[in-house]
Formats: sequence, C-alpha cells, structure tokens
Amino acid sequence: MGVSLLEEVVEINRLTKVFKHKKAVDDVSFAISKGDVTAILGPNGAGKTTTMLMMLGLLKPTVGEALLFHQSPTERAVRENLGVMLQEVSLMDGLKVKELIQLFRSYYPNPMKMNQLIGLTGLREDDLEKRTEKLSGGQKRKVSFALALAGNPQLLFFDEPTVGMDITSRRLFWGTVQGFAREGKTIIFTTHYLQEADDYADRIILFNKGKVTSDGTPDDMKKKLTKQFVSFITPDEIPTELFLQLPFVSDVYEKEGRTYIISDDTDSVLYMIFEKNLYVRDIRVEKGRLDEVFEQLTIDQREAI
Ligand SMILES: Nc1ncnc2c1ncn2[C@@H]1O[C@H](COP(=O)(O)OP(=O)(O)OP(=O)(O)O)[C@@H](O)[C@H]1O
Repeated sequence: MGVSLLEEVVEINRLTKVFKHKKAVDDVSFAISKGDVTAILGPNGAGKTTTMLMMLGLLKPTVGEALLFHQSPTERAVRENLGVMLQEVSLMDGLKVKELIQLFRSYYPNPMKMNQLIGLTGLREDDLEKRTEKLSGGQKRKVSFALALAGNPQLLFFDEPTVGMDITSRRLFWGTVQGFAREGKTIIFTTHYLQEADDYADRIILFNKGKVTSDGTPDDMKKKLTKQFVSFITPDEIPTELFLQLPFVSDVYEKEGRTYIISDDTDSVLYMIFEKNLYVRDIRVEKGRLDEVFEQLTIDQREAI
C-alpha cells in the first residue's frame, strides 16, 4: 500500500520548449506521485500551459521527455487513463450534450456511469438536451469537465479549470476533485487563483520565466518565501541578544514602537517570550500569505523585463 501510494505517475525530465527564439519552458524536471493534487502556479507567460501540453504529448518538446505511467503520453493505454480539460473549450457542434458525452464514454473501456457524471459536474437534465453550440460559457466548461471524466481516468489535467465558473460551480468542482484524490486519482491543475492552490493542492510547483522557482507544500512555500514573525509592544528594554542567539531567529528590530522578531519558527519565539516571562502586550503572529508570495514573484518578473 505504502509503495503504491508513492508511485510516480508523471515524470518529466529536462523538458524544454523553444518557440522561434523564445524559451517558453527551460529545462524543467519533476515527478508527481499517485494520489497527489498538484497546482502549477505562476504569472502570465510563465510556461505553465506549454509544460502541460508537453506532458500530455500534445506539443513536442524541443529537448527532454515526459512520461505518464512510465510510458509515452501518446500510448493508447495511457490515453485511456487520462482526463484532460484545456483552457479553450471547443465542443463538437451539432450534437446534444447527452449525445456528445455518450460518444466520449464509448471511446473508453471502463467509462464512468452517465448519472455519476451528471452528479459530479452539476449538469442539469435540461442542459443534456441542448445542442452544444447553444451553451453558455459556464455550461460549456461543465460539459468539458464531464468529457474529461468520461473514461473514469486515474490521471486528470486541468488547465485553469475554474475560469468562468460561478461560486457554486467552483465549489462543486473542488468537492469532486477532493473526492477523486481520496480515491487515489492524481490531479494536476494550473491556476492563477492562489487561494485555490493553497486550499486544494497538496503541492505547488511555482513557475517563473519557464523555470520552476519553487516546489513544495503550500506551507513549505509560505515558510520559504514569506517573512514570518512575532511582533509585540513592550515598555521594557528589548532583549535583542536573547532572541538573536536563537538559531531559528534571523532578525530583531523595532519599528513604530513595535518589536519584530523574524523567525521561521514562530511557535518557539512565543514559547521563549512566555518562558522568560517578558512583559509584552498585543502579540501578533504573521505566518505569511501565499498571495504576497505570488505578488513578490510577479513584481520580480516585471523588474527583470
Ligand atoms: N505557440 C506558440 N508560439 C509562440 N510562442 C508561444 C506559443 N505558445 C506559448 N508561447 C509563449 O511561451 C511563453 C509561455 O506561454 P504559456 O502559455 O505556457 O504560459 P502560461 O504560464 O500558461 O501563461 P498564462 O497563465 O497566460 O496561460 C509565453 O511567452 C508565450 O507567449
């Protein structure tokens, strides 16, 4: 059981894509384990979609390779276990939604049951009778979600899945994804919504200018990229040396009457404050927020241009 949970279902090795003279993806390698929900996060043009298309075998890498289930993504056995929802939703015209979904189900050896698909995607009975060209943007995305799930795949790729969804649809979508993860399905999605990556991903792979700039759990990322600190007000002399000698404290300073202790272990700082019985009031703990991390990253990119 333990071994199969760690099984790597996606492996990309030195993946690089050059468009004319632009390096959209630059020497990217990582592996993704079975059952993980992974967010690929990054500013516009960072190379997220290009990487996903190469992983799926829809775009040929300039250098490197992508393997799904240890095989080429173009293998039939891989395709049968793969569900994909891309940004551009183009559905075959002239068919009713129900017919289109049935058609997709017929391509797979073990398709998901029709009523399960409807329940998971939030499609309504009357949507099923509509012709695809008559659907709204939101309805199209639901159909595209249903088509991605039609084969009951083990591995799912979503490129910006919740763009254009209302709050109810979004909630249903993430509920479905979380249920899949519990069943051991592997999910990879790109997003601009930091909150979604933080809330739903086990792992965030941060892209910037074609490269992976950070990779870890949302908590790891916050620890690594944001400043965490404890701050308080004290009428006493600040015991700067006492804090600075601790291995987990990187800086101590005062600003506008408030003392700041910068540390990646804010719990231990609090412990120290109480253990030494320091007279402090209005203690605040700042753990760092992911949107600040992202903002920082985007600013860095802009400055680099
Ligand atoms: N077919 C193409 N031809 C030329 N350049 C391309 C092509 N596809 C992507 N690019 C360029 O490669 C870079 C990476 O694009 P990509 O779409 O992978 O980024 P992204 O991170 O998915 O961005 P977004 O969040 O805006 O979708 C961009 O500079 C883009 O303009």
